[in-house]
Amino acid sequence: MPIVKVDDVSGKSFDYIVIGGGTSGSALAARLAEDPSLSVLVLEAGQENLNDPKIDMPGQYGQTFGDAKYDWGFSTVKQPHCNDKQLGWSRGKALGGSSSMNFFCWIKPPAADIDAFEKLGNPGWNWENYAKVSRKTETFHLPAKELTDLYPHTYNPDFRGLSGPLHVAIPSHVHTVDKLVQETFVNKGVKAIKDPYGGDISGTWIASATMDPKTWKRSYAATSYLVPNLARPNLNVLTEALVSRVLLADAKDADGNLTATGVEFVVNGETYIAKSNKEVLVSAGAINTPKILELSGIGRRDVLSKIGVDVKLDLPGVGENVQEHVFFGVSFELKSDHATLDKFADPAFAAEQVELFADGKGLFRTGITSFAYVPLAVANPNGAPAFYEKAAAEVEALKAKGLHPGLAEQLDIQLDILRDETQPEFELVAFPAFFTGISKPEPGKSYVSILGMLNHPLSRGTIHATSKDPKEHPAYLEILVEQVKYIRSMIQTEPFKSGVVREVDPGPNVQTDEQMRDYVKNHLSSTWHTVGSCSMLPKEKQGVVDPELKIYGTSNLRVVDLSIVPLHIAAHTQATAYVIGEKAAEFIKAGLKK
Ligand SMILES: Cc1cc2nc3c(=O)[nH]c(=O)nc-3n(C[C@H](O)[C@H](O)[C@H](O)COP(=O)(O)OP(=O)(O)OC[C@H]3O[C@@H](n4cnc5c(N)ncnc54)[C@H](O)[C@@H]3O)c2cc1C
Repeated sequence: MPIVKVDDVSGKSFDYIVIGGGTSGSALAARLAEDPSLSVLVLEAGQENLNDPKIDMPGQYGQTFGDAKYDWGFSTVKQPHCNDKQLGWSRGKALGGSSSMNFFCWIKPPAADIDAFEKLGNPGWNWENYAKVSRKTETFHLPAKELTDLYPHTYNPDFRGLSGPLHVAIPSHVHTVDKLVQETFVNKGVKAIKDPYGGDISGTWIASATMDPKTWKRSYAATSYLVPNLARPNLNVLTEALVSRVLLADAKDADGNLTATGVEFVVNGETYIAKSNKEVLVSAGAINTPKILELSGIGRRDVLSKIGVDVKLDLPGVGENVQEHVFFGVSFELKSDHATLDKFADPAFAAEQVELFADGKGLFRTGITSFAYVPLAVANPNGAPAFYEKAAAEVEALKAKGLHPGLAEQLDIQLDILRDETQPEFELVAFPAFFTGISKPEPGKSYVSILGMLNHPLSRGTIHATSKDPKEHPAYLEILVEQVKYIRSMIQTEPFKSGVVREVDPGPNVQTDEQMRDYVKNHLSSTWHTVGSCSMLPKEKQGVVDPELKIYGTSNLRVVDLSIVPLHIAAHTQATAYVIGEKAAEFIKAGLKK
């Protein structure tokens, strides 16, 4: 019985202790527990939250935001490049972690972004291996013919996994808005691609979502990896257990490495310990993982001394190299009556839809499906060369000032990707409702919000036990301004031109580049895709973990979550979090055979 009580765990020994039952952590724990000879303990700070309609039912994005039952409710420090705004930084606090509150979008990165991991000194971390492991995570359900007849829902089964734990489907209720937006993108010169899950995502396409088409409920790390393994006696899951630190042996081993002996955790204000026979695996997510390491005495000497923690391992990369995606929105009022999520504003309609959902019907089966990833050279062929030059000049100026070891190499790879006319720099998403939150939507009207996202930021931030500080970069503000212009120009292209009444936000008062810069700065949001805070890089390049995710200077302590991503990817991050959990399990199992 995997959901255990604190008395089943306190003072007991387990082969593997996984800190955090989130996206990567659940995948890792479930795979380890496939070997009945291994005992696995998952300690999750959040509640179980299983069978909760706020989590399970699609189409009601944001309902769990800011609610402590579901969300850590982090925020960044004031962002000087965003007019001192503090950005909300929601993160899932429950079994399944952020996969329990995310927007369901299933997106795999471009091959070049994963191959960059290998270039940075991580043998084996390339697209070919990523794709293989990613297919292992999913069961893609082929869409019904009615859907493929109506929309360009084509797919290539070779790119899809067909027998993994996670259910992935094309949402049944696809919007007429998707058609409007995608045809407009194509008329603006963006190619339509059939299936973006094979390493080329440049173009416009219909995304799959992490939904189980048998019920149209959310499929996520808890329901796909943990719940189906409830019967395994060797998998133990304790919820509402906040891990405060990893316990480390006083003496180093013969190779001079630190050994993790267990963890300390808090339940209802009481402190307990659990012991590990083999390894401790930190999967607390990119925001909390560096904090747990620092509270355990692993990290930058200056940070640890500031918070009064004895240094057990001086590892300057902990909490550094933080990268984040950001987005803004432009909203449009639609002409004809599209069935957008705005309809949920009417309580009677929403109640009716809840009943329909129970029968597997209605608008709650909606996903965010219309995407375009656009190379700069396609979005603005005339302006692209000048932008490359500006970005390259900024990188040179940064190098001249001095960068932390290894960062110059990362920035050079980013410039190569930027220069590559096949690689996307714009991400444009059609959210089927009013989503800009500046003006007020009018009752009874339908809207579409086109979100512009920045995916390859040059800027880096830090997350430490006392602060969270992602920063922005001027050249890339121009990419966002370019996106505002591109999205606004859609209104001059058919069928958007005939399908839209007016632009709502930013609206006619925002005209000059300076006003657009300000609009972006004032209304920028995090995309909740934080990576890099314990980067997988060579140690001398501020690496925290090696290519098998083991923390340098330790014998049995790994980081297994998005913290390890060394360079950000042009994709939403859940697919990659599952790959990281799966890969860690493969490394550990292979190690046991040696
Ligand atoms: C609002 C939102 C929308 C998103 N939308 C999408 C989307 O549509 N598509 C997509 O691909 N990605 C999306 N993402 C991103 C994606 O879901 C996350 O990047 C990914 O799930 C993170 O996986 P992880 O394993 O690194 O961390 P998480 O899944 O966050 O797991 C970390 C776990 O550790 C637990 N934990 C933390 N600290 C402790 C502690 N001290 N002790 C014990 N447990 C602890 C947490 O409670 C959590 O369960 C979204 C994220 C958010 C927050």
